[in-house]
Amino acid sequence: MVEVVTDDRPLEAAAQRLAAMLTSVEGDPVRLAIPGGSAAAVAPRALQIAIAYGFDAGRLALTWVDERCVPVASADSNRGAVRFDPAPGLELPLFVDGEAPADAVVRVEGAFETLFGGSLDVSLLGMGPDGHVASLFVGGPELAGTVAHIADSPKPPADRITLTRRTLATARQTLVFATGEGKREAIERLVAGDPSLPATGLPGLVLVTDLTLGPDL
Ligand SMILES: O=C1O[C@H](COP(=O)(O)O)[C@@H](O)[C@H](O)[C@H]1O
Repeated sequence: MVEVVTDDRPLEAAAQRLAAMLTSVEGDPVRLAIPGGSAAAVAPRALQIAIAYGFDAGRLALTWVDERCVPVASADSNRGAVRFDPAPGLELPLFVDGEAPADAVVRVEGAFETLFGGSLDVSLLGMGPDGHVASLFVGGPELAGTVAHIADSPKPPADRITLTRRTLATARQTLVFATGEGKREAIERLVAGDPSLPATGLPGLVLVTDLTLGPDL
């Protein structure tokens, strides 16, 4: 079951919704995973809104749903593309410059257990026109464990570190931000519950889009 929010200012609508999700978490830290791409900008705006409602940014423990294995200064880096002000209390990068992907997996697995207690509270996802979220692609392998190295991503760059679907499913609230005609088919499949999409069935799924969907959806 997906709750669909349609808005002609989707980024602002998504940020408002994400802020509400963050402020609803009672535990400390508030464990959030964020994507790269067009959805990344939702997160810093959501933090500003949450702070205006009294949220303490120091409670935020931030990680990424996926990262490309490139230097943080590269235009392809998900982490490099986003700035928080003020900074979250804690950030767990999925990849650091010069690291071998296999070492990144071991480091993140350990740190996710120690710092995040092995689960998320909220995840923010973007979705590609092909229906991928994080670096989980339609028809891709079933990934075991917390985090995985993808060496052959169909969308460049090929080398990526991704949280597995199992890890995304630990979040009790999931916000998918997907806009534009190019994503209509994927969005409609998600709302219809297409089991081949990695986001289908994730807990507390809310989709924020700018598209008006058909009456059956
Ligand atoms: O490669 C990626 O793509 C997805 C979707 O990106 P978008 O620009 O079409 O929104 C993104 O959510 C993911 O984190 C990223 O690594």
